[in-house]
Formats: sequence, structure tokens, C-alpha cells
Amino acid sequence: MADSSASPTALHPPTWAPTFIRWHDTKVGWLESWRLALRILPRVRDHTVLDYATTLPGADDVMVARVPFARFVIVRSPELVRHVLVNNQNNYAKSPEYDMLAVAFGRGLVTDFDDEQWQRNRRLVQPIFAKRNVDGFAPVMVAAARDAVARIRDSAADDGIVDVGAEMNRLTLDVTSRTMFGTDITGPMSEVVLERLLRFFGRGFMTNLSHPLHNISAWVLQRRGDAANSRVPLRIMRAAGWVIEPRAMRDLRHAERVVDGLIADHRSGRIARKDNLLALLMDAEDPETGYRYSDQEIHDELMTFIGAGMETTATALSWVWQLLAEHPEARERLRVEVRAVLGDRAATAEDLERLPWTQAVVAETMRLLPPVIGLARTAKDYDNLGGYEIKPGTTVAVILHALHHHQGVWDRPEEFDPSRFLPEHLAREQKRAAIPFGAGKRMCVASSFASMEAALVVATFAQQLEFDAVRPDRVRRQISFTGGPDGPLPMRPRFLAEAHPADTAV
Ligand code: HEM
Repeated sequence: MADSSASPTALHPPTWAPTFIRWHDTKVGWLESWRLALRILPRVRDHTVLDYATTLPGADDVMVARVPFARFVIVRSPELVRHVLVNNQNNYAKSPEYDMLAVAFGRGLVTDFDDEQWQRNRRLVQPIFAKRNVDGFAPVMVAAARDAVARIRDSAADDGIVDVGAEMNRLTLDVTSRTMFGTDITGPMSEVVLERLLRFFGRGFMTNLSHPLHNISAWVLQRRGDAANSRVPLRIMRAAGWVIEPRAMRDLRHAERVVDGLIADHRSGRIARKDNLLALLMDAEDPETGYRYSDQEIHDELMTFIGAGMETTATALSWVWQLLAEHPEARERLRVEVRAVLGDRAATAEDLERLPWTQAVVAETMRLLPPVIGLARTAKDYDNLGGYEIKPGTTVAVILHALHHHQGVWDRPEEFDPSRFLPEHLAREQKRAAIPFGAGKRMCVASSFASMEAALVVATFAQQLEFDAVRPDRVRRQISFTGGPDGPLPMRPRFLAEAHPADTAV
């Protein structure tokens, strides 16, 4: 299929033949392109569009897709993804799609478009997530996981079934509130239904309106130094949110008020604790310039941590329990490992290196069903992606899901097999191609925090219970920034003391 004589901008089918998807090297005819494009619609409707994108021809080629208001160059191969995110990362800025998230995150690290300001803020935040600080949060994470098990025991008493997705969201909110604020905000936040906000984000991504909005505002403000980071597009989208999804916006406002109240309490000394991320952010100082965060920036960073950290980790954990229920042999190996290493005592950060299967279960879950399904960048200057010429302003979409299912990297990519991630099995190219936290300079700043949280939660739960599926099929994935269960994930917990009496003495 590869066409070595292809010109740097020539596509198949050629641009004079109207269609929605084209390839650079892979010779796909006009009718075939239409056939493949038309099949996308039902796949969008039943939420399997990611699996479909993975099976489209030309996995190592660029694909060019046209949708209303936008044109995307799509990359799915390890080499091209690495080129965009790492090797030539300075040529790629965050794309306007992130303005949709900025509705909730403000201009925190995830949605910062201004390279210089982002770099300064990253220097402030990075040390907060250093191993020393992260390890210090382990006892709090384990305590939250133990409380969650107790809650599940109580709630399962009624009909024996729990919504694991809702429980994981509640647990990650609990971890967030204890680690970020050193206080329990699950009460004030209990009215916030993240689901609604995510649905609003999902709609925003699908309509692509952030693109023209961002460009118009950047054009209007071009003479101002902060045009890239303007709040105008997100204010317009917030206003639209109040019309389209008022309940989601009310939830967001409520969460913002809780966060602002806590910032004020820390500033005034009403809360004097220093063992939390908020206190660390307040004390953070840029070693190069001595710069310290304003309250607005702390607000944005905290909303970013809540938004970027809670749902992603809850998604990973929800799928862990679903996949383990589908693979009892992997679940049994997990139970044996945690019983042997931990017995009944609480897990610590130091235990993790002796829990390779636990960590492999988390890593394989995030490979098979990555919580963040794709990333987007805008080219600043000309570039060349596998022979295809990229012009400045082009939007490049990196489909993490497709990368994690690439046939050239993974043997049986659709199968759940945690043993791939045992240190003795993992090849270098696989390590580089499994990037649930992204890669390069904009990689997740909290990856070690999130990995530790997920592994400690899995180990703590596996000491005490197992989940069985109650539905024959896996619940479908939602298609938004994250790919968690679309709706409730009902499962039946089985408490191990009753199921395996002999093990309690291990
Ligand atoms: C399993 C859980 C998580 C996953 C899969 C995940 C994934 C990601 C990914 C893929 C990115 C890169 C986005 C891009 O390149 O466009 C990212 C960035 C980020 N994440 Fe996470 N994340 C997780 C947990 C967390 C947590 C717990 C926090 C905070 C407490 C967090 C905070 C951030 C921040 C601040 C960034 C922006 C980094 C920057 O641009 O400098 N994430 N995350």
C-alpha cells in the first residue's frame, strides 16, 4: 500500500474528490474512503468509534479528517506520536480544543497555551509532585480506600449490587480532598454531578466550536501579549454552558465556591495545616524568578487537579474491576500477591515494588482502555510527519487508544494480559508506546501520584473483596476527554473473609 513516490501533500483519495478521510501513503480509493467514513456514524452512536479508528487502514500513516469547523491530521503509530509529543515537541502547542476543558480548569497547567507562562508554572508545580511529597500521601490514600471498602460493605447489604463507577468517583474525590486540602470536602461536593459536566465537555468536543472561537478571540486580541491565553473563548463557552447545560454549570459554580472558600481559609490562617497540595501551592516559589502564585492561579491549578485527576483515576479503577471480573485468573493472581506481601496490614508506598502484578494490572488496564483517549496539538511551524507536510496552524490529533492497540507493538492487542507489564516482559518499544499519561514536556505532572493511588487502591481492595460482573456485556465507554463507563457499572462485591476463610490467616 505504501507509495514512495507520494508528494509531501498529496493524499488518497486526492483532494479534488470530495470525502471526509484521506491517507497520505496508503492508497485508499474514493468509494472506499466514503464507505469507511459512512461507517463512522453508527460507531459514534454506539461509542465504539475508537475501536473503529484503530482498525482503519494505514496504522503507520497519517490520516486527514475533515469535520465541521475543523480539519485534523490523525496519527496513530508510535513513531509519529513520539515525533509530535517528544522529538519535535517545541513545534506543537496545545490546540484550541483544550479551551473546552478551560471552562472548568481556567488557565491551569493542562489548558495553558502560553509556553513561557506554562514553563514557569510547571517549575512551580513539578516539585510538589516529587517522590518525597507523593510518598507522604500514601497513608491517606490507603485510609480512603479502606473507608470505601467499608462503605461498599454497607451499601451492598441491601441488594448485593453496587455501582462501581460511582464508588470509584467517590473514592477519588475523597483522595483528592484529603491530599489537596487536608480536609473532607466530600460533603459540600456531594451535590456536584461530574457526569453532567463531562457530557457538556463531550458535546463541546463533538461540535468543535472551541476552534473558531479561539481563533476569533486570538485574532481580535492579537496585539495584546496574552492573546494566546485569553479567557474570552472560555467565557463565551461558559455563557453557552448556562444555556445548554445549566445544571452542569451550577455544579461547576458550586465546586468553584468550595475551592475558593478553602483558599481563603488557608490564606487567613483559619486552616493552618501544611500537609496538603493547596498549602504546597501557596508556598511554591519559582527558583529562577522568585515568582509565587496569585489566588486566581491557585484556583485554576486546583480546579485543574480536581478535573484532570479525579475522573481519570476513577476511570482507570472502574475498568480494573470490570476487566478483573472478566479474567478470574488475573484476579486470583492479584489476590495471592497482595495476601502474600501485605497480609491484612495497610499497604505503604514502599510495598509497591513488591507488588508487580498489582502494578501490571493497573498498567494493562490503562493500555487497553486508556482513561484519556486522545490529545491534540497545533503546529507552530512547518513539519514533516512520515513524509506528509504539516503547515503552521494544522491540528494534529494523537489517538492514544489506537497507539495502545497498534498491531506492530502489541501481540493480541485486544486481549487483557497484565503479564505484558511485568518488568521482565516489557520491551523498550512497548514501554514507549504505552503512554496513558502522555509524553514529552506536557506529560501528566501527577503521573507518579496517580499510579501510586491506583495501585494502592487496587491492593487495598484486593485484600478484602472481589467484584463479579452482573451484566453479560461490558458497559460501553463514554466518548469525551475521558473514556470511562457510560452510565452505571453495576457489580457484585464478594468479601474475601467469607469467600476464602483459609486466607485470612496468610
Ligand atoms: C490515571 C490517572 C491520570 C491519567 C491517565 C492522566 C493523564 C494525563 C494526560 C494524558 C496528560 C497530558 C495531556 C496532554 O498532553 O495534552 C495529563 C496532563 C496533566 N495531568 Fe494527568 N492524568 C491522571 C491523573 C492526574 C492527577 C491525579 C492529577 C492531579 C492531581 C493530574 C494533573 C495533570 C496536570 C496538571 C496535567 C497538565 C501537565 C502540563 O501540561 O504541564 N493528572 N494527564
